[in-house]
Amino acid sequence: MVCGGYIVGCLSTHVPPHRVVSNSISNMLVSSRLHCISLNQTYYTKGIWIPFVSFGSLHHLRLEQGSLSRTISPQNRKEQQKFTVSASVTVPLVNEEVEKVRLQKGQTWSVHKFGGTCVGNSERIRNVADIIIQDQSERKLVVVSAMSKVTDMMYDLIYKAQSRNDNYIVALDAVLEKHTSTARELLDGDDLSIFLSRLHQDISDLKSMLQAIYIAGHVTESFSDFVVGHGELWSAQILAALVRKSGRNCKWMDTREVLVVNPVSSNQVDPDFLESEKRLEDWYSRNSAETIIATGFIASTPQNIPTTLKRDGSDFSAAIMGALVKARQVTIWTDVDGVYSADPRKVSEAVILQKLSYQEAWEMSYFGANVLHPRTIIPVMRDDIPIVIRNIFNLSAPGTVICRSTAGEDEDDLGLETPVKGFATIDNLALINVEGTGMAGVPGTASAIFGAVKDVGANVIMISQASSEHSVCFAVPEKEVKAVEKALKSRFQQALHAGRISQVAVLPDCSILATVGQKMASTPGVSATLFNALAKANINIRAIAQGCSEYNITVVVKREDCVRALRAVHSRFYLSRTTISMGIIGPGLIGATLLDQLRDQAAILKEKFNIDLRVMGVTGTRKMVLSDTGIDLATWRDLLSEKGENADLKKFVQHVHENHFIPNTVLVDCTADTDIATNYHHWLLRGIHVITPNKKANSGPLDQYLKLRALQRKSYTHYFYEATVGAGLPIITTLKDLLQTGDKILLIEGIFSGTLSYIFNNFKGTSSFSDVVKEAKEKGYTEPDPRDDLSGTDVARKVIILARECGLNLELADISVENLVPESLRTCSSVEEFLEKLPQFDQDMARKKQEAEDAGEVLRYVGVVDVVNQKGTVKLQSYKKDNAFAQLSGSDNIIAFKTERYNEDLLIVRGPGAGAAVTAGGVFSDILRLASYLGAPS
Ligand SMILES: NC(=O)C1=CN([C@@H]2O[C@H](COP(=O)(O)OP(=O)(O)OC[C@H]3O[C@@H](n4cnc5c(N)ncnc54)[C@H](O)[C@@H]3O)[C@@H](O)[C@H]2O)C=CC1
Ligand SMILES: N[C@@H](CC=O)C(=O)O
Ligand code: NA
Repeated sequence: MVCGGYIVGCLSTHVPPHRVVSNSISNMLVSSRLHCISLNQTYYTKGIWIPFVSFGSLHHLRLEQGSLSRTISPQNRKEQQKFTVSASVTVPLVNEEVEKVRLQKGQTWSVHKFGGTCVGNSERIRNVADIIIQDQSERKLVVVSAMSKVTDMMYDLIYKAQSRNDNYIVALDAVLEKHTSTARELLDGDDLSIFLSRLHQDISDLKSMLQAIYIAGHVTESFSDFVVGHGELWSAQILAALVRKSGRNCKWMDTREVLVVNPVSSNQVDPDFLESEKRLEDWYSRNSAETIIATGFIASTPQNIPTTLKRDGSDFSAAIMGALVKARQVTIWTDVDGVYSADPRKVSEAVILQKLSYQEAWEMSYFGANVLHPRTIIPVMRDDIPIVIRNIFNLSAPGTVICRSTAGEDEDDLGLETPVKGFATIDNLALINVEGTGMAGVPGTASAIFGAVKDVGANVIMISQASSEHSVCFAVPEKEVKAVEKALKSRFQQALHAGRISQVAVLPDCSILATVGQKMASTPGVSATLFNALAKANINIRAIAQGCSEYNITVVVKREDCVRALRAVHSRFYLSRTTISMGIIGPGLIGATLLDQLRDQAAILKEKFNIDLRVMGVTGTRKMVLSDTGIDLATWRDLLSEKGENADLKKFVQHVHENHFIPNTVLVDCTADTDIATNYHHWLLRGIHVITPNKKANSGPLDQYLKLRALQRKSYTHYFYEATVGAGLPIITTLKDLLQTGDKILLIEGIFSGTLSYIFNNFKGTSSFSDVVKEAKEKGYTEPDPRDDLSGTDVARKVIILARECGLNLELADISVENLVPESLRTCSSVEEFLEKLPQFDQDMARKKQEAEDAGEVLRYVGVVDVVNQKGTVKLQSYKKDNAFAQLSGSDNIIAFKTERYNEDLLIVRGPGAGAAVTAGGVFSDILRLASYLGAPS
């Protein structure tokens, strides 16, 4: 059984790198009333991955089972339950889908690549060895980088020697010490002595080489490559010896003996696959082993000169090795959970993508996303070998699989795979626009433009030309724009002079926003959605490009708009259409109860109805609390009281509506404040929906009311106020349904006041009138000032609200009201003073009650909307004891609709019409009504 609750304790459970771990976790304290588990503002139910921190790193647990036992929390004395969850963490080292393909192809090798941070110290190296040992593949080829910082230390040695800084010797000692101590912590016996003897030999050779560099004051590239490559040689040897310690047949490989590459530029090499494959076969025939630990980053030229694979070298090594051994999978181990849908530093909602096609990964990485370098993808893509990006510090995260796209082929896909996968941005660009009437139909114009750009060595990042051919626009890095502008102006000097080209214009401070997704191809409407999201965020697009592969739509925006643009489009594609940003104003009785109801129900709404309600702000009169992603509703009270900032309604509204890109905003006014109500018109005008139990707007001045309702009808922005009459009872909706379906309302008569209903239902026996008033206040039925109830004003407001709904243009002053507040108490300055003095008038009310009782009747405070005669009345009236109005209990309201259709037998709605839970429930129903108007599933 999984029963609800939110985790209030922190877990401390170690999850070792097993394929499947079953773990029982206890000591999660959960509140008894909830139905789901909440942590870090997110709610979780059975079957969902929950993140938790253990030993300083993030893990995920899948909730499978739980059992409950009760306890009392010492801090707040609230009853809580101890939640025992049996969770299973599945950490398949080989992705299941990938495994299927592998078996079909009979592939036996798995390739892993561990970067410098993965082997940063002896503990981490041990961890890596564990992962290798856990992999059940028949054969494993592990590519390893130098220990973290070692490559930099090696470059520093060269730099010092070359600049004749004697400290290179001390620096070399530090390198020796780092590897000696690591080896001592991990190895022993022969393994240790063999490694240390080789290490000392290497260090002594390096010393001689550095000395030669010192003397020459110069270093060649191959010398430098040879020196820096030692970090990989040492880490591979240490790791291989450690894996051997577990009894595995493991050899280390100096990839310079196998991998042959041809340098093509200062930062690029091309692998020679044929030659490398031959050398690998040869190496393997001499060194057959179940596990091979190979050095990343280093290789040889065809002339056997040591070289490196340059930037991102070890990833590239792993991909080439994967292709050479036709691996079933290449796993790149890193320190993030996978590839995000957008830079998580810019978009807090960014999610880890489970799967990317090679093309998508490629596009994302070109556009600055922290994915693999496109170069890394090419070797494996040719042989359809999947790359999996996994987090070594979070073995329970499944990571991102980069593989061939199955979009459209996968029968299970049902077209649900999203067309847009991710977004990436590039900053610091400038646009250049070459424009003129003399360009159209002139062959060679583009060639002349880009020839000039090439001559100054600038890189063109994006190009756009409309088919009228009057302008060509392209983006270059900001730092290159001056040179490009100069070259173009000089190249087109004559055309500019003659007016054939009107301008070479530079637009500085631009950024590119790229939207990537293989399934965008042939899916109509993606660009419309994208541009719509940008338009709604009020972002101007300076240039657009989409190639006919349709994998990527690139827009150029002002740099200052870029993050906003990114968030806007990300929200549009990644958030549910019915994600609603909410601002709650007035966390009093109703507001607070609503927040608690939202807390308890949010997960279910999200999971079952795809309704994602985010409370982005709560404000009272003095303090407010704001959040960018949604306030943790388990702690909103503490946040407000301890971390709340000074309340500022303007800032509050701005934040809830504009500081992020959730598609819809609603402000929920839970105050009784007239000033707040005067804002509704302005909010609706700004596209903000409004929901309220506050009666002030609908019962206030008629002209303002009519203006508000006219706007509501025109704007498609919603305004709901069910709880203003009869609290959660369906009064407004019933009336609207009657009217909209063409019924004619004749009369509405009812007990509209929960307070006065409660008072007269309980004003019997020995109870005094003033005591019952106090009880009603304590039970939360009254208005903030109970005189609003006793005076009949609250009922009069409800009568007005219904009358106006029926089309009567009445003002509050038009309603005749019998006021139950003794004359002399109407001017009391405080609620406390009023309640203190009220007992002085108990006798008067007791007499009225007695008179009714003597006539076999009871007193009831009723409101009447006489539609036929266009009148409203509020009065104390006595009813025979068998009348339905006489038979209420508690805070019941009863409202009888007399209409053309319900003429003989009236339509009656009855039930509790005041109180925290039912009123907040009524407001909550309005919120869900809004969600369904916005498209939530029913
Ligand atoms: N209590 C009930 O049974 C029902 C209440 N209502 C309506 O619900 C609304 C709230 O009622 P309660 O929660 O009972 O009252 P309450 O007095 O407990 O709560 C009102 C909250 O609004 C805050 N507030 C007032 N002016 C504000 C402003 N300008 N900015 C921010 N916060 C402000 C107050 O500080 C207080 O926390 C009222 O309009 C009432 O008529 C409607 C139906 C039933
Ligand atoms: N004070 C009101 C609350 C609902 O509007 C009542 O008593 O009915
Ligand atoms: Na209602």
